[in-house]
Amino acid sequence: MSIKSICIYGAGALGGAIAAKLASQAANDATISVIARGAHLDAIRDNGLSLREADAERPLNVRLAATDDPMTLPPQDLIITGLKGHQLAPAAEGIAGLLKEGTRVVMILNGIPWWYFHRDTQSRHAELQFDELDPGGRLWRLIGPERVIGCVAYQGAEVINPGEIQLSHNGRFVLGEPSGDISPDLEAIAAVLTGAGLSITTTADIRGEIWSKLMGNAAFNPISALTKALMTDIMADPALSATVGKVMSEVRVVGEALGARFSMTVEQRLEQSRHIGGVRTSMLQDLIGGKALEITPLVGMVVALGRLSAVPTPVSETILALVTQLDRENQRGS
Ligand SMILES: NC(=O)C1=CN([C@@H]2O[C@H](COP(=O)(O)OP(=O)(O)OC[C@H]3O[C@@H](n4cnc5c(N)ncnc54)[C@H](OP(=O)(O)O)[C@@H]3O)[C@@H](O)[C@H]2O)C=CC1
Ligand SMILES: CC(C)(CO)C(=O)C(=O)O
Repeated sequence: MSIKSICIYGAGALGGAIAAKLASQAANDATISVIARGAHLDAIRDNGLSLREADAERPLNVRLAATDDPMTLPPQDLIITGLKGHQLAPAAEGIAGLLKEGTRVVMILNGIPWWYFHRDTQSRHAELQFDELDPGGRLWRLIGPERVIGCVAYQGAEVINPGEIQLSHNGRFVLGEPSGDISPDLEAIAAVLTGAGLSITTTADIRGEIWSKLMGNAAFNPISALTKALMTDIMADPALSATVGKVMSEVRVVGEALGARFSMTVEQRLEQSRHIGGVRTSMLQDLIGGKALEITPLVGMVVALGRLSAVPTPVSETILALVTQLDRENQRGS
């Protein structure tokens, strides 16, 4: 594929960091635009999009086309979504308006994505859809799982002020086709993102990568929201880190029951988490911001897929009940 236009749909923490890097690449001849909203959009329009990185002398600041109305943009070669799982379905029509023949959609997501079982030939659940991830099948119908490239992000980023993103942990992005093919499209997208200075790996097993990352997010994200603790503080507390280990073990058993191959053991995933540092998880960021929490893909689906596979997930079930109530109260503003 030829990539001459790239739209980052949802230029928040990760989407914004990628947009800033793509737009700052003089060698990149693609047109970069972002979909954002509210005060963040106003600030990007007025002052540009800024990215602060720990090891950079000064923030990167880029000017780029920014709108909250996708219909004002032409169809794109590549769309990269930086939306939370629960923000995708409401944006389905907007994303669909940017599609043309051959458009690919990279979906940066934590947790189980709506397209998970698409072309999962290893599983007896191939093409199974989940109403809780994709109400009414809108994403499946309007975007189509065949356009999707899965993306697992080992990053830690936050919108610290409107228009300003802090990238505190700059790890890998792992990209993969649901089919497992290392396709020419996958290679072209990886090349463009690598050219923008991102660390990109392609994989023939995106589901294994999703599960390996989910071991951490199913545990750290809700526990951090429930306790308001940073990742380092969770790991420093013996009772909390033991709970993290129990959730990781449940995630592993559920994933394996569905045929997933994990790239890490629970011990390796715990060890990796010790090195991320004092990161505020994306769920804690949302709690503090009074926003809806990304619960279903990260926690609800572990429980749901556990039931589908007859695997008990008692610790995840308890955490799901607690964090769901927390979300309700937070949405009420209490
Ligand atoms: N942040 C991190 O460190 C990491 C995040 N992830 C995962 O990556 C994904 C993206 O997370 P993250 O970058 O934190 O997300 P953010 O919440 O920072 O960014 C999402 C952005 O999209 C905006 N948005 C939502 N819906 C629309 C819409 N319809 N039109 C325009 N803008 C919209 C949001 O606006 P508003 O704020 O108004 O809702 C927000 O600015 C998630 O699945 C997350 O779990 C993975 C690894 C690390
Ligand atoms: C916990 C963390 C930072 C791990 O990369 C993450 O994925 C998130 O905040 O959602």
